[in-house]
Amino acid sequence: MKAIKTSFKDVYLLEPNVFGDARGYFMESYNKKVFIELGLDFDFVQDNQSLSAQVGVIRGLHYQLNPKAQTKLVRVLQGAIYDVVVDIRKSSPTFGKWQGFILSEENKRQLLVPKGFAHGFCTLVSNTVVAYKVDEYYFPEHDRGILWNDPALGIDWPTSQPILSEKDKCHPVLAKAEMNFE
Ligand SMILES: Cc1cn([C@H]2C[C@H](O)[C@@H](COP(=O)(O)OP(=O)(O)O[C@H]3O[C@@H](C)C(=O)[C@@H](O)[C@H]3O)O2)c(=O)[nH]c1=O
Repeated sequence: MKAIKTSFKDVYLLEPNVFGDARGYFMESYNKKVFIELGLDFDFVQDNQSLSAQVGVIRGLHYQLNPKAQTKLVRVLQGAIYDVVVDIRKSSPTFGKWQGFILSEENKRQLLVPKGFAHGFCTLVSNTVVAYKVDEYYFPEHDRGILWNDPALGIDWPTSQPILSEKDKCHPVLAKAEMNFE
């Protein structure tokens, strides 16, 4: 597993070693010991999976408040996404900044989204399946969101007419969002 740095100190792209042969391939998608050796020591407690049927589905931008904040390890089993993180740690020098990454079935890249970041993605291919590990359980009462197209964020999404859940249409902008990350 190779850890690639990003523009945020605590956000990493992970590239697994893929062993291809005549049958197909084998890879370790997650190995706790290897992650610890990379300095990424998390206690993942829940695995999530979603299918987005169409191109241009945006899910996000989501986070859970402290004390139920989640680290997420995101990957794509089928299809491709433009995966976005936004720094929402109020005392961070990069507060309100975002970065996007392509994760796909082909590149097998994974994104480590730390606590204190909002997360969302846009599907680039129909029938995209996203899987992610989280180190805290789902607590709907701590679940929060920021509007995907908040002009103050200026995220360069691949679509301007996304398919959204009713919930994701109504999130506040960053300036009005409830956050408790330092
Ligand atoms: C996130 C989550 C949702 N649910 C339920 C609640 C709801 O009825 C249904 C769909 O939930 P949502 O609409 O929030 O699903 P979705 O929009 O896919 O939410 C996900 O988006 C991505 C971008 C993330 O980063 C994730 O952490 C998560 O917030 O699933 C759980 O039971 N457990 C969970 O962990």
